[in-house]
Amino acid sequence: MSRPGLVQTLLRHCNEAARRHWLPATGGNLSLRLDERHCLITASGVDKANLSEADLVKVDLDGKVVEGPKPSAETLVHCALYASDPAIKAVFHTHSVASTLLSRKTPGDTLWLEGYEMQKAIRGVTSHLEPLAIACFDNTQDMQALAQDIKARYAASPFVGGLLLKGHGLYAFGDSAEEAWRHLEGLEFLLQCEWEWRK
Ligand SMILES: CSC[C@@H](O)[C@@H](O)C(=O)COP(=O)(O)O
Ligand SMILES: [Zn+2]
Repeated sequence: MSRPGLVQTLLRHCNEAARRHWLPATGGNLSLRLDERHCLITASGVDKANLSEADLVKVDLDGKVVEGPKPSAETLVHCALYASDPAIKAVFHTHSVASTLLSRKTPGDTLWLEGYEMQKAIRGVTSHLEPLAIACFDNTQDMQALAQDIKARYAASPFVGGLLLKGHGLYAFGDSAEEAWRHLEGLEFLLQCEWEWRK
């Protein structure tokens, strides 16, 4: 793939997300931007705990394979985010229990969180008193339609940190792998807190 640092970074984050039980039963997919038109994404249907470079796929932002095996079934969601904002450099998708249940219980298109110090893990947030909006989308198997919805909503009002697919999971993203990982950890923590609180 000729980008050893990037490959190692992606494999390390896959491994760590799996270790935290955020990627059960082959669920979840992770990617890093390669350039303006391409990203590197996990292959479809593989256990993300033990990936090697052969399980990573170079795709263009239309989701077409440039090099590697069959890419994630949700490649177009990653592509939609990269296409929406050139500053997005990494997208990490998880299937935690909290993100699955809380998103499923959220009416409307936004989950609001307030009162948590951890909100400051999200870029630009400076106080636990600022309500944090997390964009929510209905789950669907129609990836083209979902990608279009995400692009349209992002163009109308960019969202920071992540988005939720209802009953499905979290997509965290950022302007670097480090920021996307911080957003992922922060949001997973917040979602778990909120889920326990509401129980
Ligand atoms: C095993 S259920 C999860 C999948 O349907 C999907 O949502 C997912 O996140 C993983 O798909 P993948 O094609 O392996 O990237
Ligand atoms: Zn998924």
